[in-house]
Amino acid sequence: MPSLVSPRLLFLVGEIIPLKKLSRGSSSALSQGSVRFFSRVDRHKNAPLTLANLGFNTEFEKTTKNKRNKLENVKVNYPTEAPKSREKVAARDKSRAVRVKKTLEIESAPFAAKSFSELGLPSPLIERLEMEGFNVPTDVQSAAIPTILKNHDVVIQSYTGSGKTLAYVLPILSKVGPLKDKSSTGDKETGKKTDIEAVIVAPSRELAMQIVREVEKLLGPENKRVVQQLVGGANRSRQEEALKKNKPLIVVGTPGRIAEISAAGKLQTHGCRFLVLDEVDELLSFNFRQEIHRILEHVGRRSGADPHGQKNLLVRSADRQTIMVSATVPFSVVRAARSWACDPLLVQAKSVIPLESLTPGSVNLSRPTTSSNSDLNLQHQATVQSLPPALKHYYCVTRLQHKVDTLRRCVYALDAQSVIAFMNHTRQLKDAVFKLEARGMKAAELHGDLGKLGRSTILKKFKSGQVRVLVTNELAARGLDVPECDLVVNLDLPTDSIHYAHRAGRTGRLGRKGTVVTICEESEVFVVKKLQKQLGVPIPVCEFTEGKLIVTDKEEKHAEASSNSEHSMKLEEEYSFRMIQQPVKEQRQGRRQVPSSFNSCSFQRNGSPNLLPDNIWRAL
Ligand SMILES: Nc1ncnc2c1ncn2[C@@H]1O[C@H](COP(=O)(O)OP(=O)(O)OP(=O)(O)O)[C@@H](O)[C@H]1O
Repeated sequence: MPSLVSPRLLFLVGEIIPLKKLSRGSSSALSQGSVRFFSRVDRHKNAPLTLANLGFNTEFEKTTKNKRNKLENVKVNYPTEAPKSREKVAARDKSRAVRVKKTLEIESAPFAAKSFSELGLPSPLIERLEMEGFNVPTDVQSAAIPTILKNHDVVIQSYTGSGKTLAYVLPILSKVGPLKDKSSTGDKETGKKTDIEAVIVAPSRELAMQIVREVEKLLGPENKRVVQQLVGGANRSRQEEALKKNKPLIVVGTPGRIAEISAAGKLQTHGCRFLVLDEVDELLSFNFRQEIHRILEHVGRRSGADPHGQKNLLVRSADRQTIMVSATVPFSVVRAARSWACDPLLVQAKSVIPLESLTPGSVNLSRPTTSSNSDLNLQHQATVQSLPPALKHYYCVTRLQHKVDTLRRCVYALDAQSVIAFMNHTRQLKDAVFKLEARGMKAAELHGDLGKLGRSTILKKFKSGQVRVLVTNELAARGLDVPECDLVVNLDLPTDSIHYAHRAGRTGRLGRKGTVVTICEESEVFVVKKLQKQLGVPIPVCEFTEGKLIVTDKEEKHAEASSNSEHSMKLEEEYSFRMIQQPVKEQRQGRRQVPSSFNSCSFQRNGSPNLLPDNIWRAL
């Protein structure tokens, strides 16, 4: 059936809803066109976010005579003409177009490339990839690499363990360093060859160090100095000396340390071509607000620009290529990307669409939610497609004092060899390790109270199999890649579905099998039910009997019992599932206001934000 909507209308949808009118769950700003847009989303509940699935594809194809994508079920189209908003910006400030962007020819973008050579990477890099055993790109890499190579600012969203790191590292290495495409004009653009050309920011030392290792692996031992880590907890003067001596082209670090060294004038990033914010939703949270603000304002800013001039701010954002990455993309990230990036695109495993066509309600809902609560919807949207499809989820009900014992039985029942158990408080975490060890299970603790060396030693032991159960907190929830990890256990409940998704994603990496078990008290079962609804995955109740995991049919019984329990009702009241906004009131004169996307969202207990108990991120 021919669609009623023309491709032009797609952008009308983006344009007739003025951005300022959009609020969470707002329907008043929606025009007729946008209503049609949503109804189309409903019809494709289980499909990925593509224009095809939004109902625009057929018409678009007919009118623009675009070729079909190679993949039958993947239809992605791309604007051939610039949206009006873009034209307006260009007219307002012509100097903004410092970085020339080519329109992506979507027909030529392989969404499931069979080899890295199809993606336009230079041959020295492909050779290195083959040497390291990377032969076939993942879906998200197939979509992201050509898009970044065409100079687009992007938000990369794909489920945990799907290879997002290489999705941005490879296009950077194609343009920066010894493996780059020799025809690259980068050096002329950036001026001095000794300038930092790429800054990669990650929210934890562990993740930053992991990224450094991934880049070093590709560069090879002879080129290790091209990349340098700048993480908190390590000697700052040594890092500054290394910067001076080695003149790295790529730095990877935590926001605090990068901002600190940059403020001291020891890190020259004005000519920087790439800024990557890995785990962007975490980086935009309240904890990192100031540091990230500084980084966004300084990286890729040409020297000589007036830091207080509005005009120069625009030039600044266009100078660098901004890449934002996460498995979970709440709408706050979409807003931040619109604010800090230049015409950003949302890159998912099988689709590339302009971010400006997204509204809070238009993010793909792969599974319907029955809740009418718009906050819940937003939380749901943020976690859609964040979990590897093969992961299995269960929950098990026990008393508080039996949790560790249940964990032990769970490990034996599943015969798990590499387990990450998450808790919320350091003291209880230490007790759990003590109990496990006392019962003969090799366990270790990983949390922010440990020094940098202690943390990396424990991680090494866990990765090498010397430690079977790693008991940790949110420190290890994001980005940590231990491919062997076959079981994740929530000994304490995560604060929200986003935290659940990242914890769960430590297992089942890159198509491997993985199980997630949440061990909770009866009064907490309603939380698991809500997580299940938000994540759109079944989480059946189970027991561990006679060394086996048994899925019981007591689900309803538990739900009933917990909802009747007085304590549980009180808890539910307290643990109100409301996303809270921590307003940021910062507007220094002459400086750009921190966008509202710097608000952090979390569930709330007693009306106060449920901040991470150990305040681990502050230790950066
Ligand atoms: N094309 C590939 N072929 C084989 N292995 C790959 C490929 N791409 C990535 N990997 C490996 O897959 C694992 C997961 O990759 P990565 O850590 O980048 O996932 P991610 O999507 O960033 O996960 P998270 O969201 O948890 O941070 C890593 O061990 C990485 O080396």
